[in-house]
Amino acid sequence: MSKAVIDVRDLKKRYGDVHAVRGVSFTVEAGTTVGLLGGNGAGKTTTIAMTLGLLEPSGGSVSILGCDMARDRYRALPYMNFSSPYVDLPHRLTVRENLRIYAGLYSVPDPKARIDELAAQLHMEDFMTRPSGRLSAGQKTRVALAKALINRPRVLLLDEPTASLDPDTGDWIRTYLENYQRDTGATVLLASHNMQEVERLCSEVLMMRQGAIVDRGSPAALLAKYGRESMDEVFLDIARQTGAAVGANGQEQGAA
Ligand SMILES: Nc1ncnc2c1ncn2[C@@H]1O[C@H](COP(=O)(O)OP(=O)(O)OP(=O)(O)O)[C@@H](O)[C@H]1O
Repeated sequence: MSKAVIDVRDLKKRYGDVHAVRGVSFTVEAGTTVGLLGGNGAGKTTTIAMTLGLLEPSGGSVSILGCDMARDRYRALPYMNFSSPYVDLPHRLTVRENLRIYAGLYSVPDPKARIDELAAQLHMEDFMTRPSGRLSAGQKTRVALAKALINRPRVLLLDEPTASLDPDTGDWIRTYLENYQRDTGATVLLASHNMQEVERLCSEVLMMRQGAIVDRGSPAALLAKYGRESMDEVFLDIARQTGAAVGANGQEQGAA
């Protein structure tokens, strides 16, 4: 039996003629961060949404903390959470009201203390009483992260966690996530367009193109393999490639 906290096997999603995800397989071991990297439309968000159980796969399976997400996801959900720039909080409710609702959904003990703690840690105190619809993009990103951390999740799925943040704020959010993982042993699946982020946070990177994993490895291994000095260059090399994708266990899957 796999010791992986996240175990994704041959996951597929098809929308009519569109093969959004073409059979991806990967695992994320306890306490590590795996990154999903790929251009626009590569299938990262669809993979994360299926991993969470928000979207029904056309094929394949997802197991989290030993729970089959198709049959048993309510056993795993209390220990999980996610952030996504594509999920908006109710606009008229203030930031604090929204966080209180999520704290209730996750039965967070002493919700006021947890919300105050996150407001201080994520520098949100100035806009806690503002309607969520009136936040700047960078403020929304921080609120989404606070929502994702409200229940101190053991499994965190982050879709572009530093989208819209200025470089300085993005940097301390990355430090914050590193500290969170060090302190809690959380397991993280991260989709990002930010190569520095991936290089810094991820022990393994899955390079996606047109719904398939076309290469994978640690940032150091990928840099060595492509003879590059930065993940930006590796990303461009892979994005410009055509040809067969590498699937689970490294076997070729046919051109995407
Ligand atoms: N509901 C849908 N109906 C039809 N096609 C969809 C749907 N959702 C996603 N797709 C398609 O599936 C593919 C993968 O989309 P996805 O959002 O997963 O990509 P992504 O890697 O997250 O891209 P981005 O970096 O732009 O956010 C795209 O071609 C997209 O147009």
